[in-house]
Amino acid sequence: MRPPKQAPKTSQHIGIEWATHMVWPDDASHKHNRGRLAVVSGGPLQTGAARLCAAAGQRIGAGWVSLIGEPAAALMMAHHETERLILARMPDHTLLDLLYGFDALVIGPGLGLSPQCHKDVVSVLTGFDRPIVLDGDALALVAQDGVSGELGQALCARQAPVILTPHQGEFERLFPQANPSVKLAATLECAKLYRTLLVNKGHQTIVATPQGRIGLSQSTTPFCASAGTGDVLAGMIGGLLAQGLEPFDAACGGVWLHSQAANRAGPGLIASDLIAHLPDLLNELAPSPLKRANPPADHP
Ligand SMILES: NC(=O)C1=CN([C@@H]2O[C@H](COP(=O)(O)OP(=O)(O)OC[C@H]3O[C@@H](n4cnc5c(N)ncnc54)[C@H](OP(=O)(O)O)[C@@H]3O)[C@@H](O)[C@H]2O)[C@@H](O)CC1
Ligand SMILES: Nc1ncnc2c1ncn2[C@@H]1O[C@H](COP(=O)(O)OP(=O)(O)O)[C@@H](O)[C@H]1O
Repeated sequence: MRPPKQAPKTSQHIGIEWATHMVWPDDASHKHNRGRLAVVSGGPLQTGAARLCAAAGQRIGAGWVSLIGEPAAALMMAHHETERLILARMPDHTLLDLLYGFDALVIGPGLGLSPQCHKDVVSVLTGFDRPIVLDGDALALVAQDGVSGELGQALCARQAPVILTPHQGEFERLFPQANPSVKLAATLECAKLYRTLLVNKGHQTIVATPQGRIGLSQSTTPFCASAGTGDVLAGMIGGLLAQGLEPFDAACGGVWLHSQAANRAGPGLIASDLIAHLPDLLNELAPSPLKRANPPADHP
């Protein structure tokens, strides 16, 4: 008797393999063709989450990263930012006007929950045809609407890629019928329901597509449970998307680099430490000619 056919391998631990999809710069690279990432900020007292996110997107390789905010928030960001470009959204600007030319978008960290924020998330889901990461308050707005509400329907109808990055609380609000004791099955069901790629975070992080492809990661230090680390993950994934990685590879790459950076930071970790560990990690992955130059042996 012939052995039964093996089930297709759809689930795997997220290891270094994703890095074969990494995009590296070459002699023809310039800042505008290495990926342009936009991050939408909240109001003037809530710019920190978006700034962490944007910094992570730039460190992971996007060549041009902009932070978008209403004038008071833009001014606040301009006081802090050096490498990120600030776009002030004047009253006559729509968000889509400002997104022209960007390769990827992150919206949600520190965004707020106002009717205008709701409108903005609807407008990007229906009108921005490049990959989007929805995190933080954007997920709260989707959960408020439910799958049959305006945002849920916009997600289901969207053709271009979108990645949702909920923590456990956000996941339970997005998918209240979930049984928390079966996280993998619940994540898959939720990805199918919203027809979108999901990164369900926590001690065990699960990447799941509506088609049933899965990546698992559970080797991250619990010191990662610190405010802002999720914003950094959203920025890492956004930065990889802006560079042209396929959504599943960008999600797995972001999760892997984030967990490696967290493990290197260890006790005392705060969110910006994850960004600081990216250059060493990327240097280890880079092809030989692109690796950092070693100082001469007699260098002080
Ligand atoms: N630098 C900055 O400016 C930062 C700004 N940030 C911004 O703040 C905004 C609010 O963000 P948020 O994460 O607090 O989200 P929110 O929707 O209020 O849900 C929180 C509630 O959910 C529950 N909960 C259950 N499990 C949970 C879990 N695993 N992880 C977390 N929560 C869990 C728990 O409820 P409890 O269990 O306590 O009843 C908890 O009270 C958002 O815009 C974000 O981007 C942050 O990114 C930080 C850095
Ligand atoms: N106990 C834990 N062990 C490992 N990683 C964790 C743990 N708790 C949280 N994390 C990770 O930390 C990050 C927290 O994300 P999130 O709660 O969205 O942060 P924030 O919204 O404050 O930026 C996620 O990447 C999550 O996987």
